[in-house]
Amino acid sequence: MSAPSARRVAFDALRRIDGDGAYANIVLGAMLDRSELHEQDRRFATDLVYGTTRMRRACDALVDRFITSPPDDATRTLLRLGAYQLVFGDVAPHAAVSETVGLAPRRTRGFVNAVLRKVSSTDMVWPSEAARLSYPDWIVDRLTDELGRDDALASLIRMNEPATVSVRDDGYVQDPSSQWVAAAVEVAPGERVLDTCAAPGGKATALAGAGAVVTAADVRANRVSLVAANAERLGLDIDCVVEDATQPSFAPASFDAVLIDAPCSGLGALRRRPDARWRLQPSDVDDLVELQHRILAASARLVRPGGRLVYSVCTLTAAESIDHATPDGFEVDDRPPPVGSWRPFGHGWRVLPHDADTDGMVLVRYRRPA
Ligand SMILES: C[S@@+](CC[C@H](N)C(=O)[O-])C[C@H]1O[C@@H](n2cnc3c(N)ncnc32)[C@H](O)[C@@H]1O
Repeated sequence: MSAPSARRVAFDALRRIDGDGAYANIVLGAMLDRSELHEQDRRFATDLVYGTTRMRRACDALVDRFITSPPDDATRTLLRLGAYQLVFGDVAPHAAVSETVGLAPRRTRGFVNAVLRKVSSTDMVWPSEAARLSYPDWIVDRLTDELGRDDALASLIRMNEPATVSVRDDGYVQDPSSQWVAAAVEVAPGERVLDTCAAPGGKATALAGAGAVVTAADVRANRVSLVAANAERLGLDIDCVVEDATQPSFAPASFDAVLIDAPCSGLGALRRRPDARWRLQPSDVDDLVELQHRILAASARLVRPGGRLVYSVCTLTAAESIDHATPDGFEVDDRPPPVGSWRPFGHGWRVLPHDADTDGMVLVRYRRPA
């Protein structure tokens, strides 16, 4: 039997993502590792899986014009894969159609072929902006309310493209906006710094690399081991602990600075997780706001008088950032952060995905008067 093609691997991964709710990065990574695909084909399969997943709603809209009753799940996935290649992928139409039809079982081949040929040859009139950009309505509505139409559209369009890879001087791959957050802690060598939500350790390693004595905590033990592995790889000495940031066991006022890189909806980093937009629900944001509030209040107690509390989220909304009350006994530090393309945002700072080709992020800095 011959080795599976890039399209076959992509189709199998998409079946797991569409049908079983598997996480795109996890399922594809495992399938690529098992495959014998060469680098170029691995990149092609990755583009097919991530692109088709991101553009799922748009692909369905393209296809649904030409079908009268819902196809079975496997055929639906195949039509999405074909439509993605035809309209969004950099694939010649004849290859997109014939190679995708080649993945169909004999009984549906004619149907898939007919639908994809029509998709290829018929101009599209999009039923809505959300369908064209391939997001759930609520995400488009929320970002439009928060950012205004122009910035919302630019952000949504940018988050339909793969993230650019950015590598720090020490070799750690980290988005620039995350590097700017770490820089905004403004650590001095020897300072005791707690990173309350540290895994996989991007910011903790940046802080340790800048000379701070870092404690990296995270509630999930398996993710704490990622921080430890990253620290070891970079030759950094970081104290890694499993700890729930809503109930920290550290002594009050025991850190010079505390960073809360809070669990959030990730609405500013959707380009990294192609399936996230289809998983997230509006109620998730409400749950996260509650969790963030508890983490903020509990972590603030760990900052010594004269110390700093830095809060960040890779989302764009006020509810998960500047709407949180300033913790008791703290004041806002409204100095511009030392580096980054931040825009003022209430008493904090925000970068939108299209401002500097980074993840979207919000940063708020507080200080505890001495
Ligand atoms: C945005 S990620 C952190 C990214 C990390 N700071 C970095 O730069 O690599 C948020 C983290 O918060 C953790 N988390 C969620 N709830 C938590 C809690 N109650 N206490 C501590 N960590 C929590 C998650 O496991 C996740 O690793």
